[in-house]
Amino acid sequence: MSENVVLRAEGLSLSFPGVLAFTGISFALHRREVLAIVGPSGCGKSSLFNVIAGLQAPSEGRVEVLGQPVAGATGHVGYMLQKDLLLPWRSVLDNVLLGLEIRGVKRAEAEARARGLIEAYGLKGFENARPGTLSGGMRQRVAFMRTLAPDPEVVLLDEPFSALDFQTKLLLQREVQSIIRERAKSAILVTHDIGEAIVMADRVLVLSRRPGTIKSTHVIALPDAVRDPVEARRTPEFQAHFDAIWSDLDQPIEAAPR
Ligand SMILES: Nc1ncnc2c1ncn2[C@@H]1O[C@H](COP(=O)(O)OP(=O)(O)OP(=O)(O)O)[C@@H](O)[C@H]1O
Repeated sequence: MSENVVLRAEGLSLSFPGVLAFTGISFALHRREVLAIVGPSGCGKSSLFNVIAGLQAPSEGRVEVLGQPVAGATGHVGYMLQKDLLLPWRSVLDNVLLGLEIRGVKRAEAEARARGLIEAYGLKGFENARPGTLSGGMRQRVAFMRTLAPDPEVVLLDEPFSALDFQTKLLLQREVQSIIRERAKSAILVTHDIGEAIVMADRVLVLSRRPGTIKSTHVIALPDAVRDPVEARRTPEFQAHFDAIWSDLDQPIEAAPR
C-alpha cells in the first residue's frame, strides 16, 4: 500500500435479497484528502458508507485502513451520521467522552481531551448541557467532537448536515472542513448536495443510479483564497464543477441553492 494512502476500497459490491445496491467500487483515500461521494437517490450511498465504516460486510471486495481490514473496528475510522444520535440523558461532555470510554481511555485523560475539543470548537460553557436543550447545529457539532475525540485517522460523514437549515449548514461545512484540515485528517463525505461536495472536498466521485458504480471522478480546484463555502459558491470554478457533476448525474438530485 502506498505511503500516502490511508484507506483503500477494492472491488466492493453489496447485494440485498433481490437488490444489487452497488458493484465494482474501487478507490483510494489519500492522507489529508477529503473525498466526497454523490449520486442519485437509492444508488447505494448509505450502504457504501456502512461498508466503508466496517458496519456492514460487503458481498465482494475489501476495505483497508492503513493496510488492515476495516471490519472489527480498528479505531482508525470515526463516523458521523445525519442524525446526531447523541444520548439525551448524557451531558455534552459525557457524549463527547463516549468513544473514549468505549476504547477504555482513562477518565482523566479522556476528559482532558474532550474538554480541549469542546473549548477549541465553540462549545465552552455547554459542557453540562443536555442535547435536548441545544440547537440542531450545536448537536451536530457535539456529534463531530465525539467523532474526533478518539483521534481517528479517517472521518466518515454521512449526510452530516442535511437536517440543518441552510445557514447553519454553510457554517458547519466551513467549520468541519477547516477542523479536518487543521488536524490533518482524511475524510469521506457522502452527500446529496453537489454544492457541499464541491466546497468541502478535494475530489468528488459520482455514482451511477443503482446498482451504483463510479461513473466519474472530479478533482476540485477552487482558488485557495476562497475556500470559504459561501465565497466559493460565487466563483466561476465552482460553477464549472457544479455543471460538470450535474451533467454526470443520472437523474436530478437535490441541489442546494447557490
Ligand atoms: N437492509 C436492506 N435490505 C434490503 N434492501 C436494502 C437495505 N438497505 C438498503 N437497501 C436497498 O439498497 C438500495 C440502496 O440503498 P441506500 O440507502 O444505500 O441508497 P442511497 O443512495 O443512500 O439512497 P438515498 O440517497 O435515498 O439516501 C436501495 O434500493 C435500498 O432499498
